[in-house]
Amino acid sequence: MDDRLNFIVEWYDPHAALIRRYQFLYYTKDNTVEMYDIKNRRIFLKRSKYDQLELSDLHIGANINIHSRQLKFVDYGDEATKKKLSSTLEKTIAMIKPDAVSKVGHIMDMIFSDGFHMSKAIMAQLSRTDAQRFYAVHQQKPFFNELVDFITSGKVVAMELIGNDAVKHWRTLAGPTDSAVARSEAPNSVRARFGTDKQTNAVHGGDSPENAAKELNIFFGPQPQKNTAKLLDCTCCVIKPHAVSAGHAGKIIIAIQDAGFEVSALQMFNMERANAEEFFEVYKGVVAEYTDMVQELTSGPCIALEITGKGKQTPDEFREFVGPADPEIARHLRPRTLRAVYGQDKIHNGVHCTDLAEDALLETEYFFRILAQ
Ligand SMILES: Nc1ncnc2c1ncn2[C@@H]1O[C@H](COP(=O)(O)OP(=O)(O)OP(=O)(O)O)[C@@H](O)[C@H]1O
Repeated sequence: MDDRLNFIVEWYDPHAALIRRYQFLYYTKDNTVEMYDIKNRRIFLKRSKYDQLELSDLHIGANINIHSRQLKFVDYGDEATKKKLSSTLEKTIAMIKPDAVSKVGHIMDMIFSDGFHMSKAIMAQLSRTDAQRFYAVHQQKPFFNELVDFITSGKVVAMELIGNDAVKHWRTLAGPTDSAVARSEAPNSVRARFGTDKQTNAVHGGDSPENAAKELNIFFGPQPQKNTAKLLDCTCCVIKPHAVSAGHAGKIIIAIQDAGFEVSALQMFNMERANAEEFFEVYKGVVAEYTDMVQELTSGPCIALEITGKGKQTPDEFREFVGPADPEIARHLRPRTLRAVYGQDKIHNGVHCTDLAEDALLETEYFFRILAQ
């Protein structure tokens, strides 16, 4: 049974208003899952195929939607699973510094292309106090104050990355500290492409799993950073789970920025079914695909973007840019639109964007104020 991974997961049952615990078994050979109700000692989900799941999705702290239930992976279910996964998978922090936030699409694309799994992401503006905590190890260095000035000079994007040997892997992709050295020694690294010098060097990486955990805690811990949504002359774009898991998020953001829009806030979410239903409520009874749309939006992490940059015209211009809801039609009529390029069908159409200009603020608030709380 060495192909069976065993976890303890929790699910918040909204009807009973209590947290239920299950044993979650994942069989890697045939992509099947099985769940066992720990308290009532009975099978909860018979072993069945679940092809959307990948090994890299399974880690402690993950939120995964299985049949519309959002499961939180709280522990390993046995020693063998613990040994197997904790020796291979590692978490790290990647942070895009203020000088390279305008390149967020390109950097995310490099991250996805290199095989990382992204489990959390937020665009934030660090306060001086948090920046000092973040760089506490450099407190005695002569460049400490300058570094804090730099890191608080604009927005940053923090990401939790998971992968084999993730700490070392991300530091290699980031490249040498000095961007000039990076350009001569590691020309394909992030710092070679987007850094300027020793300090203004595009990205940060945790230097050990322990420090990465501390730094991640500053962004995603019990007192998480706030997102940077302006909620003014904006519209809402959601990179759907299928597009995130296919690794298209970076390319989609590049296309959005190249078209002259600004990504003024960004945050990754794991949608609960009730939230997805509420968000898509206007389509209920109107669009035949409503139920499938809800199902898709809860099938994995999505990335919400606040789009600005075209003043009051932002919602209308962005909707034009995204293209018709059906990618088949989009490919026919407007082949350069986002949905023509990244959509598969009406459900898996790459991105959601606000349809009516008057709903744009409400939808942006739904993600960046209500869900973000
Ligand atoms: N001599 C310096 N002058 C100015 N800034 C510096 C200098 N050395 C390092 N820094 C800044 O401090 C950050 C942390 O320095 P460190 O030596 O830990 O580099 P690193 O581990 O490659 O980078 P990071 O920790 O950001 O991933 C650097 O990324 C850079 O922004």
